Amino acid sequence: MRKLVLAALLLAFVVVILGAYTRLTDAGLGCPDWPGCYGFLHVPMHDEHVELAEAAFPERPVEAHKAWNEMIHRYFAGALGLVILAIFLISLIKRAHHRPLKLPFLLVGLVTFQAMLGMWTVTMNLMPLVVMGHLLGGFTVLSCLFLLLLRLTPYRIPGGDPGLRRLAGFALLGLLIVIGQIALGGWVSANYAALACTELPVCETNWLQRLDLPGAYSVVAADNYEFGTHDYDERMTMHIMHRFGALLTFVYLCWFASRLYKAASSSLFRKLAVVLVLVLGLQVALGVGNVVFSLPIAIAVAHNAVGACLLLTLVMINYTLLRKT
Ligand code: HEM
Repeated sequence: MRKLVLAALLLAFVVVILGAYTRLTDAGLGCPDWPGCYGFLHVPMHDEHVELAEAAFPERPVEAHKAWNEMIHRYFAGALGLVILAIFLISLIKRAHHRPLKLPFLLVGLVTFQAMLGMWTVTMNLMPLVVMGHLLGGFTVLSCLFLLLLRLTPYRIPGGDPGLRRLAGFALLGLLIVIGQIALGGWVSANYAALACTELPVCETNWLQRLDLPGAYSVVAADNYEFGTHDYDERMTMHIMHRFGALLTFVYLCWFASRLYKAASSSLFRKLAVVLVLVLGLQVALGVGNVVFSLPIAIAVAHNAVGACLLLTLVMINYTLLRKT
């Protein structure tokens, strides 16, 4: 069972990265329908299939590379759904072995909802709230699978480290801050605001006068959201808020990691504190790289993947602080 959960976790990581790649290559509408692609179970490639596809969706000519990005993400996501279902069924059948059951059940619900968000991403033409929700949903599935893996892994905290329990509240706050920062980043990405500020450390001159918080976080009604509907000031505000969020995240997590490191009597927590700072530093460097190098796809995808690793590090710290044995 542990191996199956580990496989599911790795698969979920691949799905998240493929999702980021699809979003960042503007391939979210590579297939304008769901779950098929122009009505096929594969990308239409032969001339007669392309003709049929374009007759059915005249406003969206087939772009094979974008359609493949989208379909490969869907195939992997479908496989993940099946593996999660298998985990749930096995947990149900082997209930007597004191295996967790609620978490696999929750995962089935989450992955189903995630599939619906994937469908709405397409049918609602990349509505930012749905796109960001789909990103957060993917990270939630990943976190729950990791939590399940930790629960199935027999590791002990030497000495129990009971003195660290008082850090549990701070660890939870760190987790919430990271979730908030991921949501701010998802909003930047879903609204195509990555290049709204190209200067460091904050933004182009005048940025303070141009800040528009209500506009940046408003939900605009439109037929199609591809390439964004918000004006420049609103996008600039989204971008700036993500940078301020990064500053808060960085300062808070560095402070928390140093407290954890100093208070720990076991090497496990000291290692976790070091990993936290390393992952955080890498994530900030990749974020700055997004700005300095004008969003190259490799850095943008890595910024997503390392964001997921930061989240998992906090999940592990929170869980381990509360674990009894
Ligand atoms: C402190 C930790 C940080 C976290 C957890 C974080 C997380 C994220 C996430 C999850 C996304 C969405 C990625 C996607 O859609 O695939 C994102 C986007 C972005 N982040 Fe960060 N970020 C952090 C720091 C930074 C910093 C310091 C900068 C720049 C100075 C930055 C710049 C950006 C930009 C430009 C985008 C939009 C990229 C795009 O459209 O693909 N981030 N961030």
